[in-house]
Amino acid sequence: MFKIQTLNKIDPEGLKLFPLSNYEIASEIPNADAVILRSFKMHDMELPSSLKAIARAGAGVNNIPIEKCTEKGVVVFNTPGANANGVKELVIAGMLLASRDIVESVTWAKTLIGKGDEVPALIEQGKKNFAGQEIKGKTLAVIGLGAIGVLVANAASALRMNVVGYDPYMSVKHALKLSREVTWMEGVQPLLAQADYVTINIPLTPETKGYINKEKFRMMKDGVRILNFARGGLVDTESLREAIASGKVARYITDFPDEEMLKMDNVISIPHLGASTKESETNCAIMAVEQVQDFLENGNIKNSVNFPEAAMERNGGSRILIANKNIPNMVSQISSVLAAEGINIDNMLNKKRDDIAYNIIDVAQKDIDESVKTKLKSIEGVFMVRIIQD
Ligand SMILES: NC(=O)C1=CN([C@@H]2O[C@H](COP(=O)(O)OP(=O)(O)OC[C@H]3O[C@@H](n4cnc5c(N)ncnc54)[C@H](O)[C@@H]3O)[C@@H](O)[C@H]2O)C=CC1
Ligand SMILES: O=C(O)CCC(=O)C(=O)O
Repeated sequence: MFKIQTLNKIDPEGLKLFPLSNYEIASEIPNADAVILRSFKMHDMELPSSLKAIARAGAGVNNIPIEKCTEKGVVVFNTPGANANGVKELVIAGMLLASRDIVESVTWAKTLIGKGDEVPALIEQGKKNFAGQEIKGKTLAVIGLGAIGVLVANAASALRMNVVGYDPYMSVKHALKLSREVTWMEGVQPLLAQADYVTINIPLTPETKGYINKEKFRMMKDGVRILNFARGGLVDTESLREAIASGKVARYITDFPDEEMLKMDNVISIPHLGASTKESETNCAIMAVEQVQDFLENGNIKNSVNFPEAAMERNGGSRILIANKNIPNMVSQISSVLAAEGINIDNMLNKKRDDIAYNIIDVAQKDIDESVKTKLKSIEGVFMVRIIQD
């Protein structure tokens, strides 16, 4: 029986894929084998020694202590692209909110309640205070051309915007999806210098914290509109405050408001709704559940942010999973332990990512003694061993 702990509400369309005969799912559960979560912050949480996997039903993993997980041999998954369309649609909505005075005008219209027959005339008189601008023909700078950035860039281009994009680490997969109408730029300075709108769609990491800062604002035109549907920490609050006060920034639309933002003029605060659509929640939950199930039952890894991709067909017998430091002589030490135990390797996969290596080893033997696990674990550099017996 595998135990799954959910730290946020996960769409039932996904959770129901776990066969209940073999899985127990609860928000409070001791000795969980896997955790599935959305935005819950795990940094202060004790990781039980039973924990094998964490799946982020979403893209951003800044709420998970990745390094600590890797050290403990816990595989962390996310669900790339599964909520990208939901976010794209809200970014486009954000761009329109930044262009037309929709939020304030709607609030003002409500103040006319009680004016009876005068309302239509008052509406016509008052509308002059809320004139805006159109997005067609304006320049949108997209920083980060991943799952979301590419969809935003293509949609904005279809709305007849001039779109420029910047992503020095862009994957081939995403490059192939980018519209030819979008201009890919090598440097951030020329991109920001021409932008009427800037959308940031990059992960929050120690390197990208405060990415939009005084220096970046200096590169931008006066009256620029900034869209942040990625993470609050990507924009330096003090620099933003100054940029709004000086008129550099006409509007800041954020999915990640804090107390400061709520008080600032010309900021439109949205309560982290980017991925809050039925479609995105279902897509993320299904992907997270499928990945966790395949890992718990077969040791296969797809869409991990800390372990290499690794998948091998099962052919009966037992499967031994080993994670070790990516240093020389590990495979031969592992094989020696198995040979000394009289265990013959049928099939083996050894995949590497940065400082770690992950091995899937299939053997014919059905019952492997716990002592084998102990011996494998005692090899210096090995930090995770699991044996799956059918
Ligand atoms: N508001 C919401 O509800 C949601 C927010 N997000 C946020 O959006 C971020 C992006 O999501 P996806 O597009 O799905 O991820 P992704 O991983 O597909 O794309 C991120 C892109 O950013 C690029 N990048 C990284 N550092 C960069 C830098 N310094 N300059 C330029 N490009 C850089 C990467 O090369 C990659 O192409 C997530 O990390 C998450 O923080 C994601 C989903 C929902
Ligand atoms: O699950 C959510 O609502 C948040 C989605 C998100 O921020 C992400 O996927 O990075």
